[in-house]
Amino acid sequence: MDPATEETPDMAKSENLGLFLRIRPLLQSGVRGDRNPRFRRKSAFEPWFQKMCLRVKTSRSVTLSPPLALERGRTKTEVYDGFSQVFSPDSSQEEVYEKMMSPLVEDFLKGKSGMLAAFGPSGSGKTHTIFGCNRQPGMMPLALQQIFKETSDSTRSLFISIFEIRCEGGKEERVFDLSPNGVDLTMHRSTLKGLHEVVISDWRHGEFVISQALLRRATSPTNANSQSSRSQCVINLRIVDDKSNGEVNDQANDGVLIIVDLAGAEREKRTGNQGVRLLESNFINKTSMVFCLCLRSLLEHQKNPMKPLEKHFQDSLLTKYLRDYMEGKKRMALILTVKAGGEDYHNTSCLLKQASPYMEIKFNNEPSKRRLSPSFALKGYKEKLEVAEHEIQHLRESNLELEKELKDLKSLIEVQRLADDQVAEHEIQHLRESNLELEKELKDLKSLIEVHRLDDDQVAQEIQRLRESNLELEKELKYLKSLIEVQRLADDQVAEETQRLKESSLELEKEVKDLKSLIDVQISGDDQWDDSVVEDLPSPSKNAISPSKEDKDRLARRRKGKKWSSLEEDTLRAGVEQYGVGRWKLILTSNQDIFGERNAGGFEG
Ligand SMILES: Nc1ncnc2c1ncn2[C@@H]1O[C@H](COP(=O)(O)OP(=O)(O)OP(=O)(O)O)[C@@H](O)[C@H]1O
Repeated sequence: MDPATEETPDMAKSENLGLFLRIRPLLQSGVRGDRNPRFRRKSAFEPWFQKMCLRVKTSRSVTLSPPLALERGRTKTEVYDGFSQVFSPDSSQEEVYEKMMSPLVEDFLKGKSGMLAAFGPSGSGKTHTIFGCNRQPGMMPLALQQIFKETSDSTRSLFISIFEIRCEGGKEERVFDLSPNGVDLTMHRSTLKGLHEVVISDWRHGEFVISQALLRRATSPTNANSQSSRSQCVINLRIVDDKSNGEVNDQANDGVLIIVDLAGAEREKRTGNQGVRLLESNFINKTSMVFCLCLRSLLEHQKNPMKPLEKHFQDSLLTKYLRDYMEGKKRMALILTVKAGGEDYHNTSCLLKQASPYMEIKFNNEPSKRRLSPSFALKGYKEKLEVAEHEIQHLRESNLELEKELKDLKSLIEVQRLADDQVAEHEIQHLRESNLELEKELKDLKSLIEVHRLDDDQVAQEIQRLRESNLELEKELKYLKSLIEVQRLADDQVAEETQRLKESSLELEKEVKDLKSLIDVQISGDDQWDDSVVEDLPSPSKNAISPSKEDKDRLARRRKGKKWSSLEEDTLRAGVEQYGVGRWKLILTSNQDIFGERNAGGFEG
């Protein structure tokens, strides 16, 4: 902070923290922002008035009664009094602006820094109050309109910066600049490094910048709110006098107006959040709790200065950023937003119990004073110079450290390079060796292949030889088959001849038997001759008894046989040599074309 314009806390001129209460109108069941099915079911048959647990008593007080369903054990109605202003559900945005925001803006234009924070459970109307919508513009757009209305003829410029603090995936808190091209920010003490400020040309431009930023803000639907804010959103307005270089101007100031839309605390049971949503609500609840702890500690410290001011602000980025406000050094106003439905009794009761004592907190309400005396200004410049020298010294030191680090890194790189070279050499050597081994292996393989190739030739030769011998065998087989066939035919003829001989033998036997019996009869006739009988006896046959008729034919045929040619005789001789004596039929069938119609019987002679 510029020492020439430093504020001096002066509690004698202090004022109480502005604590406002706004009751959100009951929305029809089932509409956006009232989605809990448990309560939707009830709402279907309960009259509106039965559901109200919070009623406006006066412009500064309210009564809180347990809803009918909870009344049995607790009939006590509590009164909360002393608010700067209570806004009923019918209050318009303009009314809220007039009574709450306008004085803050006027003070801001006079150079007083101030902060307004909207605080309340999820879905109770914080975002609606701060930003509103097209038809019901909230505190922010209305403030822009007032600022530009009152500074239209001056040479002052308005700067806006807007950022959010959120906790991604339930891990650490992070700050995001929501202005166009904004990036992640880091917080050092209570200052954000790199936060982008936009110069606003008129209130419409300001509205546009804010609406664009809100598009980038983290929101998501929950049971309590169809578009619940999942981050703490902070807007900074700063007015700078374009001609303030050296000139004395009472209107010129470095006042800052901060507007905070806190994410609404949520009861896990109610929201039914799970997973990432649950982690988010843990972060949201924690920030709300730290915010309250800071204010409670401030209040207790102010009531009893012996009690130290706890450093709770360190426990969240939001309270860190708002440290001056959390420690009562700058002016602050709070607007508590609540829902008045029976089902919201617990949330509303908790909030009122917790926050209503804050109305006793005091802040210094003096504008930033310019120390105009030259000696004071000189002192300020000297201090600035000291800070700058200190900074330069610090930069020099850090530069030296960086140089040292760079040197270390370079030597490290050199060492690494040498090590790499060694590794590379070793690797090359290793590769060479393995290359040699591979070459040897390749050579072995080649010779193995050659050996195999020779083996293959031998195999081919063997196959050829086998094929040829196979052909020969086939030929031989064919020949043997024909031989067998011939033999079979010869055997058939032999069988036939045998059969014929058997039959002729039987005939002969029969003839011999007949003759024998005839001879017997002849002999016995000689012994007992009977002339009567003799006449009937057959005379002996004139035919020779032997040979038989067939033999006779055969003999006759042989006698009448064709004369043997020399070819037939040679063939017969060759047949005898080949098959042996007596194999006449075989000789005949093997040479049928030569012997023609001769039969094997004729060969014997
Ligand atoms: N005064 C009001 N008049 C009309 N509608 C309202 C009013 N206050 C809130 N609402 C409506 O109620 C719903 C919830 O409001 P809003 O989003 O502002 O809640 P919130 O407190 O910011 O919730 P969260 O903490 O979850 O972001 C919105 O649809 C909003 O338009």
